Amino acid sequence: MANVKSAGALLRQAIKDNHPLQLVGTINAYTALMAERVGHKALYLSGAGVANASFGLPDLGMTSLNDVCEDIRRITGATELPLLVDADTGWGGAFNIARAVKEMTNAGAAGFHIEDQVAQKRCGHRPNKEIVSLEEMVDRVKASVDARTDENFFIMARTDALQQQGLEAAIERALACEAAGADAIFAEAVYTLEQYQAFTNALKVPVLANITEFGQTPLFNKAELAGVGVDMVLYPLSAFRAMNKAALNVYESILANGDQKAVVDSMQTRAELYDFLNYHSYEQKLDALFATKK
Ligand SMILES: C[C@](O)(C(=O)O)[C@H](CC(=O)O)C(=O)O
Ligand SMILES: [Mg+2]
Repeated sequence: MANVKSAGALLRQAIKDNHPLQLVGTINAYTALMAERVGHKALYLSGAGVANASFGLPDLGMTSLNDVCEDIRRITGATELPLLVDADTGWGGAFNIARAVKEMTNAGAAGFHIEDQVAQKRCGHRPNKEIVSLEEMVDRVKASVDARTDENFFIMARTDALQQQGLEAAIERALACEAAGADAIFAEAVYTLEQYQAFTNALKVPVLANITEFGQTPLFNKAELAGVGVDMVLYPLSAFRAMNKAALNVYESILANGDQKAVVDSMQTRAELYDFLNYHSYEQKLDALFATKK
């Protein structure tokens, strides 16, 4: 096993090799297989995604560390790509945060992001967010850094401060997190390319842009973001939103028409489904096994 790189080391390498690195949200193991197959280099497990998809809950800090770890294990069990995970506010104080680092590392995550919202958190693109003090956020980052069991586990500090406190304060926080040992900064709910530029000018560590749909941030292209020094671009729920709309259409159509003929063309075929699963290689093994027994 000596040559096997840890997930964290793979993520660090992917950031070095891709300018910027695109991270796509994969709501489950199967979508992770598809993202890997089409050529993505890094995956993301969204906190909103775990809450919405796995539990039918809103993204308001109601899911536990174990809930998230279960989804991490399912995804990392199916793919080789590094997975960045949303740790929300870290589930409590320094001990809870340390436990999150350890458990997520054991579950196969490459790293996490921890944010400066209060425990009663909201989606970063919603109004009326509340944030903790700069000192408390720095403590969250220090607790994360100190708890590493794999030196390459990637610790990203997310600041939600822009909405309430403005650009200067958000950058001050980002700098304090960098000084506390954060490997990267997640600049949340940024409005303009100029603001990203201000973050990247101020910081030495990589900066992530969250390009989530129907939020505060325009859907900037990766080239525009690279142009202002952004190192990582996140698409946390893009595929999930598309899947949801497709599923709704199918449910409605079956109800309205009494069969699914009108929507079959919108479906992945059985052959396509099996292709991403390498289904036939399994079946061949099974056939070979039974053949030898005859
Ligand atoms: C990135 C995020 O934290 C997530 O949980 O995926 C969300 C995404 C969203 O709600 O669009 C966030 O930006 O808060
Ligand atoms: Mg989240």
